[in-house]
Amino acid sequence: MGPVACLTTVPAEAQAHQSFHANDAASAVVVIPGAINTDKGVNDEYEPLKNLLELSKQILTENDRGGYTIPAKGLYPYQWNWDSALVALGWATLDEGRAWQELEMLFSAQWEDGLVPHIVFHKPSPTYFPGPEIWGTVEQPMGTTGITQPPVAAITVRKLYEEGVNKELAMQKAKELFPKLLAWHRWFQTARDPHGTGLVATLHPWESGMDNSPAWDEPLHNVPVDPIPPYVRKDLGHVDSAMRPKQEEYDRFLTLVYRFRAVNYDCTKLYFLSPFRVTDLCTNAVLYRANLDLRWLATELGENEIAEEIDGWVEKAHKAFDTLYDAEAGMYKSKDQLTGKLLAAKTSAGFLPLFARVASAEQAAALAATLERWLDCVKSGIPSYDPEAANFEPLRYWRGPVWAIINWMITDGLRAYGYEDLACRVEADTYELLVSHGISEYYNPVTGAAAGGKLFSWTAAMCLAWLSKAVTPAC
Ligand SMILES: O=C(O)[C@@H](CO)O[C@H]1O[C@H](CO)[C@@H](O)[C@H](O)[C@@H]1O
Repeated sequence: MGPVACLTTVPAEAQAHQSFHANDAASAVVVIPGAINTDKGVNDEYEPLKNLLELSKQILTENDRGGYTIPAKGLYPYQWNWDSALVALGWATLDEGRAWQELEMLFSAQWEDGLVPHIVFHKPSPTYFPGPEIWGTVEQPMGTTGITQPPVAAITVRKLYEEGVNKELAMQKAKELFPKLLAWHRWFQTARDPHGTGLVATLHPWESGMDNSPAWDEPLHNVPVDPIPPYVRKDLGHVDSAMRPKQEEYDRFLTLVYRFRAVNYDCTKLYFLSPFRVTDLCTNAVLYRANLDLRWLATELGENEIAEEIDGWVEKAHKAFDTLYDAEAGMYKSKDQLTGKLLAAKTSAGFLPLFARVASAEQAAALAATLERWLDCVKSGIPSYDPEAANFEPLRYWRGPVWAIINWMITDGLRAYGYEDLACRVEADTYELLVSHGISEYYNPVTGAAAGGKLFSWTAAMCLAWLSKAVTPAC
């Protein structure tokens, strides 16, 4: 949608009356303050939104595997880490108990050293590669991978705790989850920042969540391909290869897995032996924000010493973030820890310091200007990679397509820094994509077409938890 798109956001006073249950589990009537006459039900003009919300609810219900939600049938048949933390926000609008359960299931697979794995293989499935037999994390209580993902969970716990209607349940669940979250965040400080730089390392592109980001081209190219056992990719049986990572990337993804497996995923060794080690903006921005939210929870729960411990992490990270800022480009960039160089690629992760609240006012202004330029280049934003770059690929996964979850994070950040119009513009684009093209894994920013997996859980969750509350159709 172009720059003239205008969305009505929920007025603050209406927000105060807004129930966390935007959608009653028993009916499809949606409460959208400022958008809906609640006496008369949903206005006709909001029919598309009503339909989207009904579809979103169906998607979560159909992807529910009994306490955890798979991202999409066939393509991703297990529980993914940051998917689940985001999907819980969607569940919270339907059933708060189910939202908490999503997180409990994820943390039931936490390792003794604190790691929360990137995939939990609760039940066998023949439709995904690499599955538990390749990862071979045998000594764990259940099958999991041996790497992690951006730690969204503490952000979700704070939201469920603060906005949940069932306060007793929220207090009980937050208390139970708090030590587990803390153990994971401590694991990041030790296992992934042993030299105490303030920023944590990401050792596999799968850990970043943005698997084939152009930011990883250089560091991944430096990973030598080992003589690994032959394998058959299953993703290409579900999705067109033009939308997926390339074979040379998969060979390196697998090489890293086999190298990590050879030392039994011992986190004290992995940091030093991995031939891929980057300071990923997405992981560090999400961790920074998650630490702010964990600190908030610590205070709520009377854990003052822990709050001080977290203050120490945040203070150090705050200073270190400046080393990732490229003033000339008006962007943050990830860094290759093995060469010490900032990675040239400008990706949507570069805007996430806004979500973290770690950018200064001046840096935020530069990011907003960069984002505006990007949005002017495409039909629908936010592209995951600089649309002016020569190797921008609007269809290929994290090398161009729009992702609703990233739009949510960046919008949240824009609003916190006072860029309301830009936040509305991103919301309008996201809403338009979902209404016109359905609930998919990602979208082509040039044409708007849906791409990747269909009926996708985290996109449905964003619809329920974010778009339903924030926007009405373009005016
Ligand atoms: O392509 C894959 O096989 C998986 C590996 O983890 O990653 C994608 O899919 C996962 C499930 O939606 C996401 O968590 C990742 O961020 C990424 O988009």
